[in-house]
Amino acid sequence: MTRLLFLGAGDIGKAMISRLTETGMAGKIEISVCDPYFNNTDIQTTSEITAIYPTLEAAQLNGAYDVIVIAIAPELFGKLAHLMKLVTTRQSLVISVMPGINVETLRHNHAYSVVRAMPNIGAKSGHSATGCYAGPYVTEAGRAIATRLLQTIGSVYWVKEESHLHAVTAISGCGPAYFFAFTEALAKAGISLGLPDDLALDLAIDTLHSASASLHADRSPARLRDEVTTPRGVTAAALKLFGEENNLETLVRRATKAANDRSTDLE
Ligand SMILES: NC(=O)C1=CN([C@@H]2O[C@H](COP(=O)(O)OP(=O)(O)OC[C@H]3O[C@@H](n4cnc5c(N)ncnc54)[C@H](O)[C@@H]3O)[C@@H](O)[C@H]2O)C=CC1
Ligand SMILES: O=C(O)[C@@H]1CCC=N1
Repeated sequence: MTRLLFLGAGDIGKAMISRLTETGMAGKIEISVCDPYFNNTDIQTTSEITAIYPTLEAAQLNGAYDVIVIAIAPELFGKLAHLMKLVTTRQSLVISVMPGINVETLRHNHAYSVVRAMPNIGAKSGHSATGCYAGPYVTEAGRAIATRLLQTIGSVYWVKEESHLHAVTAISGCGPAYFFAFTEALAKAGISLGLPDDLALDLAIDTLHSASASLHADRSPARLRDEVTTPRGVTAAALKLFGEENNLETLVRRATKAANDRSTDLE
């Protein structure tokens, strides 16, 4: 049985634990958690969790682990890096979902191999788009384990360059927040046009769902946009403003560049 330790089980860690349970994979894995503030809100069942430890020193009492998922804030890793040796062997695979912290820093001269993964909050419902990078000592078996674990939370894409993870973070890691912000803005716009608050929010949310469903069926956003846009019609009047002086594209490019740069700063 694979022994799996979550170092940090907040939103992302708990989403992964829930999906391992829901997909039946948890039955083949012994799951432990190391998190001094672990709480079971947002998690369907804790019955699949064998043990919860407040520190890595306590977690080592259970021996070493085959896989360690690091899902803590990146700023915390520096304080814990030297303790990773307590819970790993040279056969261990470390999967980090922290932005910025690179493979070399993650290895901290320890012998384990490292996969970096950048999921998104869609993990909660099994709809994450996760970008991954395999460090230098990751075996085919290690890659396969990481793929199987991460596929429980959604789609998995491997990148060849570690530096591409900054862009992955800026596009898909943070991406759900952009669509949430747009949905909020659309609802507020509906209110300003006279709709009741609840109706404006319901319409904005259901429209995001319908656009997402259309994109699943036909992965061509430009073609779908054309389909909605009757020549000289109503949509065209709105899209003209998105397009003027490249407004929307420029804004999205600047915003994702800021996210990319922030991720680079964390290195
Ligand atoms: N929330 C998101 O959408 C995404 C988050 N990430 C990354 O995943 C990581 C975790 O993010 P979230 O789950 O959202 O954060 P979170 O704040 O919900 O969870 C972090 C967990 O770390 C625990 N923790 C604090 N000190 C600890 C310690 N000394 N030892 C062990 N655990 C400790 C906290 O109690 C908490 O449960 C971060 O690096 C974040 O950047 C990556 C992709 C998406
Ligand atoms: O905001 C953050 O730093 C993390 C990384 C991607 C999504 N949330």
